[in-house]
Amino acid sequence: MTCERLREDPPLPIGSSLAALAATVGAQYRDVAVTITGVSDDSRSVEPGDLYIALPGDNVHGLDFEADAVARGAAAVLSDRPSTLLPTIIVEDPRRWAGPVSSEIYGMPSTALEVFGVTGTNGKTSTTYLLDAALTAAGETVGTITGISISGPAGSSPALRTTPEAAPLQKALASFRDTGATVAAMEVSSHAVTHRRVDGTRFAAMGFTNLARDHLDFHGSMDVYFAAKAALFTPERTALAAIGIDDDYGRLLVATTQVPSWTWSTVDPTADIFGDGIDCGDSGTTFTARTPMGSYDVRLPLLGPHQVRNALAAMTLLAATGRDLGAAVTGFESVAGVPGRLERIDAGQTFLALVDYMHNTAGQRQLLPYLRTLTAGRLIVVVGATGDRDPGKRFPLGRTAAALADVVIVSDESPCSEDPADIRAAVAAGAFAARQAKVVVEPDRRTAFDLAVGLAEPGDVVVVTGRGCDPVQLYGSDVRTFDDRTELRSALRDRI
Ligand SMILES: CC(=O)N[C@H]1[C@@H](OP(=O)(O)OP(=O)(O)OC[C@H]2O[C@@H](n3ccc(=O)[nH]c3=O)[C@H](O)[C@@H]2O)O[C@H](CO)[C@@H](O)[C@@H]1O[C@H](C)C(=O)N[C@@H](C)C(=O)N[C@H](CCC(=O)O)C(=O)O
Ligand SMILES: Nc1ncnc2c1ncn2[C@@H]1O[C@H](COP(=O)(O)OP(=O)(O)OP(=O)(O)O)[C@@H](O)[C@H]1O
Repeated sequence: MTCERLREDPPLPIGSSLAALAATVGAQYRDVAVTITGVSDDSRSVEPGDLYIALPGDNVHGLDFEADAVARGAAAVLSDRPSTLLPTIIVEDPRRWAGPVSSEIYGMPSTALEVFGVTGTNGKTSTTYLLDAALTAAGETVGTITGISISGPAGSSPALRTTPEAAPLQKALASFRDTGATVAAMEVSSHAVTHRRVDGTRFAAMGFTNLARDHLDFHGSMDVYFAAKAALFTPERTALAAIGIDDDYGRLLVATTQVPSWTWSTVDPTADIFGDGIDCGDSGTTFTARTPMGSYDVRLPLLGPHQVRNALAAMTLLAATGRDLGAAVTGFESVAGVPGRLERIDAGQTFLALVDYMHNTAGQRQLLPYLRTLTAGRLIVVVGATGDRDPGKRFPLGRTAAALADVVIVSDESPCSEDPADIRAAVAAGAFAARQAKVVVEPDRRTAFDLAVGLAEPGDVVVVTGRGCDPVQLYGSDVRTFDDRTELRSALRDRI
């Protein structure tokens, strides 16, 4: 394991003005007499008065859609080549400028808010939910940005991505600020770092949950993946850090970051915040958080040992920024659940049925042994893999599921542009290779649920994994409505 530096220019300072932009990067204005009132980096979301940031993509170029942007009222363009229709600021790398320019146009919202970032392979959404609950319990007005939704005082909208692109991110932060929020909690994916989506955002504190194999289709290697995460833990990005040291990458991060850091752990009592006496039941979890401010008995209405780690990550972020952990503990008790994360589906059945967004072996290794403790009977798992993502994950996903469960049903998730049979074959090969569980392959996801539910006996545990609360399956360009929670409930009702 090495600590690579991200081989890219550092983020530009917040407050780099549009006027300074030209001088700094030698940009050319084709015209100047325009008033900009907002920013968009997608023609389909342009509003009147916006600067349209036309990005060169892997598939198309934003300028391919300039007519659409003009029709929606774009006032000017920032791109790497001239627009034929609008005044253009030309820069070599528009992504490098998208964050700082968007931040400036919206009045540098991350300097008006206290922004908490949460990064890591697993646990970002859950930790952000826990932060929200804790801050709200302390009387603070919070905006949150997760892979599920963007939610602030003015309302909530479904998220398109874990971390929005730079322009919609700055717009969301500005909306939080303008509607009375004083603090924001957001997930920061490694894709967001590499695509410079969080350039232009100043964080009050950045939390690290863990790092495990994932997203190698995008990053290529674990070293590059870690470097993307580590690039968030620099003084230019964040004032403080809260780092989980239960894994090697967390320990490496603490050893190498220049940012003042607090640590948390469930195994190392020398961490600043230590989770002790963990008890995971089938309706909630308790533990004691030992902190420099005293010990706190925590009751989480969430299932699984991983949620202790996520709660510790949230508490450490709060402690680092000087907050009262008593209020945090009260807030945690009010968390009704995190959608699609070990979410119980109850339809009067005699066994436990759950939906969980586990989509890597690190998640399986945390959660499946815990689910095993909840049953004297059988653990039945529906597993698959998503298309257009690291194919190297598929065999291990099948093998780990079959090593830890009694019955494994391999089914489709979202094949995207790939042949679903290829994905199923790789997952099933892993499951058969484990030579442990009974393995069934059923392409149709709803039929797979019917099978799982039909096999379950009183006291068993059924968990359908991989999609969480995603509302659709993608088969090529065919978008099929399919929410695991709705379909599992329906399968349970049909059986009863
Ligand atoms: C690898 C990656 O992140 N790619 C993102 C990137 O794609 P790209 O550069 O190839 O863009 P493109 O599709 O060629 O389009 C070029 C430009 O034309 C614009 N456009 C395109 C069509 C149109 O009608 N109008 C228009 O303006 C696009 O907005 C874009 O700015 O820019 C696109 C537009 O901003 C994103 O949609 C796309 O994310 C794709 C959908 C994606 O799946 N990203 C995933 C991998 C991702 O980011 N995941 C992480 C979560 C990871 C985790 O689970 O932890 C995330 O933060 O969500
Ligand atoms: N601390 C953790 N350690 C290991 N696995 C976890 C942890 N927290 C969550 N998980 C697993 O990861 C899944 C996703 O959880 P969550 O949405 O909180 O993480 P995330 O980082 O936001 O994921 P993603 O970026 O893929 O949306 C959960 O359903 C669970 O299976």
